[in-house]
Amino acid sequence: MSAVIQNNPKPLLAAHGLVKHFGSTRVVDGVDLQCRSGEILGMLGANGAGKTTTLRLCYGFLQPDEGSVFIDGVERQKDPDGVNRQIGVCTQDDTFDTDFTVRDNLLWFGHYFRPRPTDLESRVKELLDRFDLTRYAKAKPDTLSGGYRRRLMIARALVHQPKVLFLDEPTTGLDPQARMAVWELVDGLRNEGLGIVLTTHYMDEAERLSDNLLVLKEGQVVSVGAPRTVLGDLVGEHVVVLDAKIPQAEMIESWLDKEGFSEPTRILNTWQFALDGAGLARFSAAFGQLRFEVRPPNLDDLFLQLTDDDS
Ligand SMILES: Nc1ncnc2c1ncn2[C@@H]1O[C@H](COP(=O)(O)OP(=O)(O)OP(=O)(O)O)[C@@H](O)[C@H]1O
Repeated sequence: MSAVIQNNPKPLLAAHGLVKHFGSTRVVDGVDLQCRSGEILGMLGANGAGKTTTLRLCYGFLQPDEGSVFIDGVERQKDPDGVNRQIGVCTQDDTFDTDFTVRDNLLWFGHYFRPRPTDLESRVKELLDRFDLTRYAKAKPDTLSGGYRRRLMIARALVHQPKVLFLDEPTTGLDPQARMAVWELVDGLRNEGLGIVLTTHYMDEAERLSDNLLVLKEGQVVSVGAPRTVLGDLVGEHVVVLDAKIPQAEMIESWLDKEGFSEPTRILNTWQFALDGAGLARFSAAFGQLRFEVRPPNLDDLFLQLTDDDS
């Protein structure tokens, strides 16, 4: 936990009991979440779990059917302009004004806020420098690479110096170098005390960046907390890895079933399944003659489990 979080125990973002229907489907189903200053909350879930919809409810693009969102203690519905002034949003898709230059996209975006940010010119200059965009200041956004367009989207979300930043899949489609550059920028923003909520499909991104994880399934929070806690909750304490060709496969499957553990997952030439500490001891006693590896769970295990459950 960072020093900033300890000094700022009140959440910058707090959502309570969010519900959203599309037609008869309850896409977001009673979601509570919090994010503090200097903290990144990573939102995970399989396709269609409700991540983007939850994010949109938090940043006000959608109205919840039930529930409320507070930014720095102010309820969105009571003061939408005030709340908008405190949040920055970077959507999945680029939404620039393609007729404007990079610099003017930043500048004009700042004019939309009330009260209008002061000294916009110098703020834009600072952001251009910080996001390594100065050399493209007079270019049109469409001429930039994917990585630099993302930088511009994030820079634009920060023009008015918000306290909370929402990032919806910030690095999807970027090459590894560009992804790492975005991670560095996001990490720097966290260290300055922003509260950041991000959705991602990349487990390495969630693992590297998130202080806390929130896992959604069918619109409900199935686990929330520090990554280790969430993994322990949803995957288990240990992952056993076996050669996929072992002759005892059926015996192991029925043992797992009898003991109430999840089915094994086949990954290339291995077979993997999660056990708690006591389960591992019983497994070792029952199959002591087998050769197997034991490793800690990771977010890929979590993601496979979430998507397996859906299929
Ligand atoms: N505007 C809409 N109208 C109708 N249904 C919608 C709308 N937006 C989202 N949905 C549906 O709501 C469900 C949740 O969608 P959402 O985009 O929030 O999930 P997600 O977890 O972000 O998924 P992904 O990882 O694929 O982006 C999906 O079944 C989706 O089809």
